[in-house]
Amino acid sequence: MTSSSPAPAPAPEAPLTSVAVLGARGRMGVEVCRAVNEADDLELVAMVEGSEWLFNVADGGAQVAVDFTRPESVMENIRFCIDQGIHCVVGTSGFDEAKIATVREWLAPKPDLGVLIAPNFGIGAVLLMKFAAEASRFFSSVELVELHHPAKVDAPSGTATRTAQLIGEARRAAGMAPAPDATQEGSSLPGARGAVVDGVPVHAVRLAGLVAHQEVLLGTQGETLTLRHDSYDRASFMPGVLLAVREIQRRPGLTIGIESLLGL
Ligand SMILES: NC(=O)C1=CN([C@@H]2O[C@H](COP(=O)(O)OP(=O)(O)OC[C@H]3O[C@@H](n4cnc5c(N)ncnc54)[C@H](OP(=O)(O)O)[C@@H]3O)[C@@H](O)[C@H]2O)C=CC1
Ligand SMILES: O=C(O)C1=N[C@H](C(=O)O)C[C@H](O)C1
Repeated sequence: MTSSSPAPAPAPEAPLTSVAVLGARGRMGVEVCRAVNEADDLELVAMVEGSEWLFNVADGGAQVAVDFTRPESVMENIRFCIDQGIHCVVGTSGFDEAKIATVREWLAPKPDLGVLIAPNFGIGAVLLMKFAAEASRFFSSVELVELHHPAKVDAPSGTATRTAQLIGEARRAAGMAPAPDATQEGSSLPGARGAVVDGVPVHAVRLAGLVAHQEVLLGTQGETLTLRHDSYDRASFMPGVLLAVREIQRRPGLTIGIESLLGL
């Protein structure tokens, strides 16, 4: 008589993370829904296209909400998710220090909850920000050009604002004087020299055919360095969004950008 041990029980499958997408019919929302649907470990439980449907997010049992809506809607959405105990991954632009401080306050009584706000989920765009900040202390002049599709609701872009802040911080840390060329003097028309963000002139282009692009121009005596990133397709943001969705449950508190998730 032979005895055979029973086949080992299949390893219990890891539970799916349930995800709600806010702004689900927007340009980014459509891509996020597609990416979540295609991911084996994620389950799309709510697609929200207006604040009156927010209750679906809670009723559907979402663990993580992804927000790509509008600067004027996003704070209400974050507040709702925090109140419901839902982690948030936010790509919507328009965050300044005051809004960030408010989110921190809302999170304070919820020590297990995470909110991640990223000006840009594109890996290349994140690297461009880092490289630009690093390079900027070696050049006296720096200017930034952001170029986007014409339906973009805000200017300058959140990425451009963040890039200029990082450059400003890096230059101050290196003890550099403000860029001598950031002055608006000599402009015969308002805006001709761009908007100055943290000492960096930022120029915004809106052009049919574009998606999301950014150039940082650095100059010093006799040489220039140009750093450029192009998102030709919104699919470029999805690896970063999915990384954030998977990581946020392990990262309580407020995280700005995906740099720390990438080990940068
Ligand atoms: N961090 C990143 O990597 C990226 C960030 N973005 C940012 O994401 C945001 C969205 O961009 P994009 O997808 O192009 O914009 P869209 O205008 O295409 O999409 C926004 C969608 O959100 C909907 N919406 C507005 N208010 C609410 C609300 N309260 N609840 C739910 N849905 C709402 C809008 O509906 P309706 O039109 O009916 O108002 C619209 O369908 C922008 O701030 C943009 O800058 C974009 C790309 C990458
Ligand atoms: O509206 C967009 O398209 C984008 N918005 C973000 C921003 O404002 O920086 C990110 C990316 O530039 C695309």
